[in-house]
Amino acid sequence: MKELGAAVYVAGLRKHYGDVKAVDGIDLMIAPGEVVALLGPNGAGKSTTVDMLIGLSKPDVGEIRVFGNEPSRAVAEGSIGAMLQNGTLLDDATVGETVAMIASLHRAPMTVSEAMRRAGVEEFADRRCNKLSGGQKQRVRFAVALVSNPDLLVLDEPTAAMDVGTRREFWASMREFTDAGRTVLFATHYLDEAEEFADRVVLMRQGQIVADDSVAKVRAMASGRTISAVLPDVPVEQLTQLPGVIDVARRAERVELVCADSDRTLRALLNAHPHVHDIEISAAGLEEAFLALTAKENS
Ligand SMILES: Nc1ncnc2c1ncn2[C@@H]1O[C@H](COP(=O)(O)OP(=O)(O)OP(=O)(O)O)[C@@H](O)[C@H]1O
Repeated sequence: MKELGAAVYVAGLRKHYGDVKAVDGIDLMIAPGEVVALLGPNGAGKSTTVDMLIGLSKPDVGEIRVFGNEPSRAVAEGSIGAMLQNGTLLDDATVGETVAMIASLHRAPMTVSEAMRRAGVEEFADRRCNKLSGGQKQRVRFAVALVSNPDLLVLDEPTAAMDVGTRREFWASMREFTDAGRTVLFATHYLDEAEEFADRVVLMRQGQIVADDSVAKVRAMASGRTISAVLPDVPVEQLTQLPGVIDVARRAERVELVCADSDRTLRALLNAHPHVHDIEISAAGLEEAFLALTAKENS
């Protein structure tokens, strides 16, 4: 079966908290070796999804497989490494002791020194975790996630507390990890970060996946416009060929064209189909979400 070969297979996943539809029916398949950004504004459902993927909470409904296994099994086998936003670190243990302790729980760990080197924590290996800055703690969490030598890394806003330099080092280290063919899923607010690092963007809003595509395509959708018009007799495939068009949907007599360049598309549309009428142009539906998403980082 297809899902057996997938790094991540999610079908019909749902998690509600009372009236809050934190995750509301998502399907997702990630192939081994893919680097996927889970993008969305505050409260979109990213953390809830990540928690279920790594077995920290159970879905109300739906199926999750990680390399063909239940999440808890994949975690126990060391095939998932996770880095959570506020993952607890033992205050009184040093960084080196913390990483070594986690390594001892796994069957085929990376060496402690290798994990510490990759995460850039060697220079404060002897410091206690409660004496670290927010960004340093994040790097220790990264070392902890790496040391099990996982095939899949799941990261929830990994760079949230990092300054620009640390962030750059972090992504360089991640690249070392993905160049070896490992799979990564990371949640972020930042389209820029997704663009630089991910192969693919899964955009969530209000518990649902509203886009799942290459970064370039999602960016175009976010900044583009939608042309809606009455055009009953032209096949969708033909409209997709018009210049500046990213996507086309038909609802009865009306077609909706998501455009990267609506001026160009409109000229071509009128030229090719002069009988088109009742034309409306609007900002693409994702724009609102992206206002939050693309909010510039402070740094
Ligand atoms: N344990 C919980 N009890 C009640 N509501 C919850 C719980 N966990 C999450 N929620 C709600 O579910 C929704 C989705 O939250 P989630 O943390 O998954 O979003 P997110 O996309 O990770 O947001 P952020 O970017 O702010 O971390 C939010 O409305 C949140 O308040």
